[in-house]
Order: sequence, then structure tokens, then C-alpha cells
Amino acid sequence: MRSLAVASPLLLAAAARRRHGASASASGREVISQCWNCEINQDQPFGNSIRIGRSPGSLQRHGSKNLLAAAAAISVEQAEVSTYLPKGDMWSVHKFGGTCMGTPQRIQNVADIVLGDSSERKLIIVSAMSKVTDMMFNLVHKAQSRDNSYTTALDEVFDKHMAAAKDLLDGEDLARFLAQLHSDISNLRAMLCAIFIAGHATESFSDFVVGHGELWSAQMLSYAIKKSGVPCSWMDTREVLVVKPSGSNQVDPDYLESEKRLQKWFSRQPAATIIATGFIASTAENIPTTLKRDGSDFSASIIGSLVRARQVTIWTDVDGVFSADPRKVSEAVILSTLSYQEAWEMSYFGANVLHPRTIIPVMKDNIPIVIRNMFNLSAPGTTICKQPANENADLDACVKSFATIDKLALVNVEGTGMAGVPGTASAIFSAAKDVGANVIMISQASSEHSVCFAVPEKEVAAVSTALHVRFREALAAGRLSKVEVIRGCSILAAVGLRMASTPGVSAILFDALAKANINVRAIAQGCSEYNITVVLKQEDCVRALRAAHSRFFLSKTTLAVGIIGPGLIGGTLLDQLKDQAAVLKENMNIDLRVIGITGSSMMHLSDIGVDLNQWKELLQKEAKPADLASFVCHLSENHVFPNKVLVDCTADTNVASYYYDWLKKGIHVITPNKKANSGPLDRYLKLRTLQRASYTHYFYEATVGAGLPIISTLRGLLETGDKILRIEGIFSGTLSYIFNNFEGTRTFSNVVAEAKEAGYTEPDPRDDLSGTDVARKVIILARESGLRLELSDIPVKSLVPEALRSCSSADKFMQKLPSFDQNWDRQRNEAEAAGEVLRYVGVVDVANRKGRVELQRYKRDHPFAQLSGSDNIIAFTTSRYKEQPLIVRGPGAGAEVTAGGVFCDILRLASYLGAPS
Ligand SMILES: NC(=O)c1ccc[n+]([C@@H]2O[C@H](COP(=O)([O-])OP(=O)(O)OC[C@H]3O[C@@H](n4cnc5c(N)ncnc54)[C@H](O)[C@@H]3O)[C@@H](O)[C@H]2O)c1
Ligand SMILES: N[C@@H](CCO)C(=O)O
Ligand code: NA
Repeated sequence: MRSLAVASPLLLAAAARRRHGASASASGREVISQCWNCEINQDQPFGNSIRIGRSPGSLQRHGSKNLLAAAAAISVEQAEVSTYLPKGDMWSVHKFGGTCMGTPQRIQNVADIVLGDSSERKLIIVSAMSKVTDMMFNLVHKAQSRDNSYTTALDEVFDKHMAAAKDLLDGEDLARFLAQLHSDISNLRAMLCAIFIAGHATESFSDFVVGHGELWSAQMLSYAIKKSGVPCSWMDTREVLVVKPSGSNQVDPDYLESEKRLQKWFSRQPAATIIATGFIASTAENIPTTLKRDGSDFSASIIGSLVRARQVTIWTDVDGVFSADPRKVSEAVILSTLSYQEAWEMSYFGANVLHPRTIIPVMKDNIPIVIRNMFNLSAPGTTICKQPANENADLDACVKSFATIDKLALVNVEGTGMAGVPGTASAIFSAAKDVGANVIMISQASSEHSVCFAVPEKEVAAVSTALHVRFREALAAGRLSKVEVIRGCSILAAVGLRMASTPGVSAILFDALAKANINVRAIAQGCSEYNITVVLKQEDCVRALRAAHSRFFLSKTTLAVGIIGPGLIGGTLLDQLKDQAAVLKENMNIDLRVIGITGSSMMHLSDIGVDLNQWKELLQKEAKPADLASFVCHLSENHVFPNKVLVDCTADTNVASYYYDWLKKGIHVITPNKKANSGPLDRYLKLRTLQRASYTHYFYEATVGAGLPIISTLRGLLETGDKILRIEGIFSGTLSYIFNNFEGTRTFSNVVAEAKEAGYTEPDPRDDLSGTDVARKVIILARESGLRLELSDIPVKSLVPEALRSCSSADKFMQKLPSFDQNWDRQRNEAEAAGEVLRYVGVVDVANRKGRVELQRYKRDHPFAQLSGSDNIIAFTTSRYKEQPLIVRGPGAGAEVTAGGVFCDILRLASYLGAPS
């Protein structure tokens, strides 16, 4: 005789009752023995099993339902309720999913979390260990396909749990668990054998097999908790949760009946910590069933509602609910709160939040659900609750999240014959329903000339055919002009409860899409206003998502920065940005992201921001050949960041020639490079005109006096109506240093080498010695003051010996310079004999519309003779500062001060863009 063993949790319950002193129903046992000729094994530590001594043929004859109904008979006849289930704030409910229960160590961590919760009463819902539910489904699948490898697959299930238990438990607890596991596995083996023979598993048989994963994980966790001395019971939720099937793959909880059963269960086992199985339940007839997809979350929510818990915490492996899919939007942020409706909307759109039905049970009692990361306990998680009343009503905060759905098609039904004709919409959608298509969004303009709706792309052919059939006559008669299908569409949805009744939200959304050059095919917004749905081309979807997300979620003063020329100044700037970025973000809400660095040979690009701690290595190891055009494209086509700036730290005329194009593209420009402002006048004027006419900014403070506030001082004077008469001074840090230090102790060429070494000179020091660099500064200030001068209009006294002007490189020049030292000694001695010093000065003679650059001798007590180091001194003589000029003095060259000046311009830009002051 073959022996088949079946364990029903309801029978387990009966045994549990016996352990607690209640008597099992004789009638229940009778039904079972009639059907199965079995004996109830009462020795099992948890629940029991029934040894069945009849051929498997009777399984089909009587059907699984009879068996399970028999068990029901036992369970329905219960002992009197003696202890009432307390309800309310003392309860906290936790749910741990399969990943959280994935290994013995994780189960122990779960136990620690549970033990760490100081709530008076705790109910913990657990899923099966990760992958176990799939393994169990696979067993059923194999058995019913008559694949006898189900037996080895069952061994794997056994091994997995045995290994986990051995790791986690010891002594008597381990022995009891293993005995139960053995017994369950042998029952399952028998049941699978029956399924194998029948070649078929009923849904309830399948649910019964599959639910074992939860039974084992719940028992293991309860032992693990007990091990630390805390009393703890485990609950087979099939004894408690009663659900009714409702349509395809859905069930509705029967709250009244479930509450009654929970009361009863609790009266028998009034523990303060209860570990309950997720996912599984039973029908009103006590047939095992499951809560279907994401069932454990649903279990937690239903049970949370039954005990009116203070909170339901869903533990998972992410820090909370993101504002958008983080795989698509690296900038996505964790939301601290979400209303029930928002969570609902988002989960509809495939955001991995919670299944919408999970929210319903807790929503009616306003019980918050908190999503927490079990692997990052420091993350506070996302709380899903009733909309907090005093939440900040900032326009940008109205949108909580963005979601997308791909692989859709739009169907557009168009024609003049629809307007004012009742029933057209009904006919359209009943045609869609008839072919089982799921309509995802609908849009109809009030002119009623067209109705458009989105369906999954795979369903559109059937919908289109159905519509052509349904409207054959209308199409033939011309009342409808077309039934059109547009494939390759996606939906972008913006979700937020506060969008309702807040003007301007959709304007911001559509503005962001427009700026990213994205065409919107259809729009829908219901009058609940929780959701704005936009249909667009699928290939635009991620770009649209990023553009919209960044517009609502990034700080308004997030700046994407492209650095051109990471040499002395550019490199120092990158280091300064690295050191200061966190402070700026924290204190001023300015988020600076360097998304590209290009030198003359290599460039490194990043979509979200280069790690500035290793920019040098990245530029060597993760770089591609430099290409300015694609560098600029990388910046301009980035739709994550709303504001972009190119910082030109080269001395290159060619790079400077592109500023106009960049400004035209809406990219701001900042530079210490003097070439654009001192280049051809017409180009300069064109650039400034464009800049004035647009809201794109161009800053170049470091072109004169490095970090000293020269340009800004001049602008301040001009803009407030002062009249500039004359600007004169020492504009060259290099030449200042040279003449401040050329005092007879070192040779002239030595001092030049020192200036180069100190980083004061231009890449080629001849640009300084020739006076060209000073002439450029004079031109920049002259033009700023309104003079229309060309560089060639400035007479310049060059200090570069005639013979060295054509030297092929800066290095060769430096090598040959010592041969001219004697000449310099002579000039210096002559000046000294007259009590004077040499100084190289620039003059902008605004009154006479002229400029000049010259080597002059000054008396030792003249302010220009008092300088040290690389000091610049600039004197503004104006209508207001006539008697005494306004003087700005300080180091006017060098890496730190120059990069600091460029950095200042970046922050100036941020404040123009709305950063706090
Ligand atoms: N050194 C100072 O004290 C000072 C002060 C004010 C202004 N500036 C200006 O700052 C700028 C940079 O000076 P620096 O001392 O850092 O020079 P640098 O030679 O050290 O750096 C310039 C960098 O630009 C790169 N480069 C050149 N052409 C390029 C191109 N077409 N594309 C990409 N990269 C390119 C070079 O490879 C180099 O890395 C110059 O315009 C200079 O006039 C310097
Ligand atoms: N080479 C320049 C740098 C500052 O523009 C100087 O020496 O002044
Ligand atoms: Na300056």
C-alpha cells in the first residue's frame, strides 16, 4: 500500500489547539477519516500531519476540497474565546520580504530588528526565504508536467532549510524544527506524487504546496527570537486570514471573519511577539489560498488593519521610495513621505512601491506604512500616510515623483461625426474591452472630434481591427475619418497630491519638456489632479523623465560645469571646487557638478558629475581623445541639469572664438582667458550684444588683476552712473614681481624664471614681457569703459629682446634670456642712481579715448614703487573719485588667487540663477 501524507495548516491548527488544551472536533476528524482512511498524528511539535493510507486515486475521487473542508470542520468548532485581542497603538506590525529572510545571518538580523522594537506588542509577517516560493511553484509545475525531477527539486528545498536552520538554531529548537521540516517534506513528497500521477494540480493544492516556504521561515524566525529569551509565538495565517477570490488573480479580505478568527487565535496564544506567515490565507471554506502577487505586503497591511496597528513597517533592500526609477534617473531622491493616494498612483505606474491593494486596508484606519531598508538601518525610509497638513506648499514640491510606462501604442479615432453623438466613446471602449485590451490613458478634446487612448503595444493590433469592424459604416460614410495607430509610445506621469489646485505645476512640467526638445503626443489629467500623464515617443522617454525630474527635484542652482584647459588655473580651480562643493551644497543649496574636463589631447566626460577627488587619474585613465565639439554637445545635450556653464581656462584664441555659439545655445561662459575680450573689436561687440540680449551670462573677472575685483568694481562704478576718467596701474603680476624683486641681488633672467615658477606668467612668458598681456588688460578695461579700441591701437613697449621674439618655444626663450642680463643691470642702475625704480604700467585714458603700455621710472615714494610680490595696483579716477582715486591693490597673478577669481564668477552665476545670498 502506498502511503500519502498531507499536512494542512488547518490541521496543524487543530493540533496546536490540542496543545493548548482545546479539543479538536470529532466531526472534523470523521470527515477526514472517511475520505482518507487516515490517522491524525498528534506528536508533531507544530501542528500535525495526517497519515493517509489510501491509494492516490481517492485523491481525485474526493478532491482536495473535501480534505481541506474536513480540516475546516475542525477549525470552525473552536474553544470558547477567553482572551480578547487588544487593538491599537500598542501594536507595531513589521513585514520582512524574501530578501530580508535570504540567509541564516539575515534571519538573525531580522530577529535583532524585531527585538530592538520596543513596542508593547509586535506582529511580524515574513515571506519565504528568497527564491523558495519560486522553488515551490517549480515543484508543482514539475509534478503536474510529470517531470519526476520534482523529487530532487524537493530535496533541494529540504537541504536549503535544513542548512539554514543548522546555522541559525541549536539544541532542542533545532531538533524540533528539523522534525517538522522532515514531516512537512514527506507530506509534500506524497502530495507531489499525487499531483504527478494525476498530471494536474488544483489551485488550492498548488497554493498549499507553495505556502510552505512561509511556514518554515516563520518558524525559524520565531525560534531565533525565542533563543534570546523573549516569548514568541508563530502564526499560520491560514487559520486567521480569510479572503474571497475577486476576479483574475485577485482576492478581497473578509475583515469581519478574519477579525473573529484572529480573536480566537489570540485567545489561545496571547503572546506579545507573534511571527506570522505572509502570502498565505484561506477561503471562507478553509481552502488554502494565497494573496497572490506581493501577497506578504498585503498580509501585513490586512493584519495591521485588524489590530489597528500604530504602524506597519515593510522592510526591504532599498532606502525607501524614490522620486523616479534610480536606474533611469541617477539623481532620484528618496521621498520622506508620500500620501496613500500618491503611493497608489506611483505603484500603478510601475514604481516599485507597494501594490495599490496593499494600501487599501491601512488607508481606512490611517495607519502609516513605512518602507525601510533592512541593510541600511540609518536610512529613515519613506512613510506612506495621510497627506500631512502642514507640508511645504512650494510649487516645486507639488510633484512627488515621476514614473514611466514603455511599449505603448496610441489609438486615435477621429472624425466630425462624433461630436454631440452620445455613445461613441462607449462604442470605442467596448470594442477595446471585447478584445481584452487594457486602456491605460484616455484623452478627448472638448471639440469631440477625436478620442485618443493608449493601450499596450501588443494589444493594439486587435484593438485596431475591432475598431475598424465596429466603425466600418461610419468610416465608409465619412462620419469617422480615421482609426489611427501610433506605435512606439511611452507614458511619463507626474504624481503628486498637491498638484491639485496649485496653478503652474503643469507649466513647469511642459516647460522642462520643451527645453529638452521633446514633443508631447497626448496629455491626460483627471480632475483629481493627482497625476499628469504625458504620452511621448518611446525613444524620448528617459530624456523626458530626466528633464522633468531635474526641473522639480534638483536645486534651482544646480550647475553643470564643463572645464576646458585643466592646466595651472583650471587644475587649481578643480581642486578648489572639490574642497568647497559640499559646503556650498549644504549652506547655500548650490549644487556644482563638473560633468566634463577637456585638455588639448584628452577629455573625460560624466553624466552626473566627475569624482573630483580623482579627476587627474580619470583624465588619464578614463578619457577619450579631446574633441571640443563633442565636449560642448555633452554639456548641452545633458537634460539632467537645467543650467550649464563652460569655464575656459586655456589661453587659446580658438577656444575663445566659440563663446558666441555657446551663449547662443544657452550655455553660460566664464573665463580667465583674455583672448575673446581683447580680440577683434567687432567680434567682441557681437558677443556682448548677444549676451546683453539673452539671459545667458558671461563673466571674466579673472582676466584683469586675477582674483582682484577689478571688472566688478568698474561695472559697479559705471552702472551707478559714475564717469570713468582714467584707469592706470600695474596690471601684470609677472612684471610687478620682476621689478619688485630685481633689486641687484639676482639677475633679471633669474627673477623671470622665479615668476614663471610661481605660476604668475602666461604659458609663454614672452606674452608678459612683450607687454601684450598688459595691453590686453588695458583693452579689456577700455572696452568695458565704452571705448572702441583694437589691440593694435595700444602702443606697447616690449621688454622681449628683438633677437628672442622669434624663438620657437617658451623654454628656448628662457634658456637664452640670461645673455641679455647686462642690459637690464644697466637700466636698473641708472634708475637707482636717480632714486627711482622701474615699473611697467598700463593706462586707459578714457577722457582722451586712448590707451598705452609703458616701462616707467617712479620715485621711491610713489605708490607704484611700494608694491611687493605679484601685486597689481589699479587706480580708478572718476567723477566721484577725482581728488583721490579709488585704488584696488593685491596679488594679481598666481594659481590660487586666479582660480579663486574664476570660482567667484561661478558663484556669481549661481546667484544670478537664484541661489540664496
Ligand atoms: N596664471 C595666472 O596667474 C593667470 C591669471 C589670470 C588669468 N590667467 C589666464 O588663465 C588661463 C590659463 O592659464 P594657465 O596658467 O593655467 O595656463 P596653462 O598652460 O597651465 O593651462 C592651460 C591648459 O589649457 C590646455 N589647452 C590649451 N589649448 C586647449 C584647447 N584648445 N582645448 C583644451 N585645452 C586646451 C592646455 O593643455 C593646458 O592644460 C590663461 O588664459 C591665462 O591668461 C592666468
Ligand atoms: N600672466 C598674467 C596672469 C594674470 O592675468 C600676469 O602676470 O599678470
Ligand atoms: Na579680477
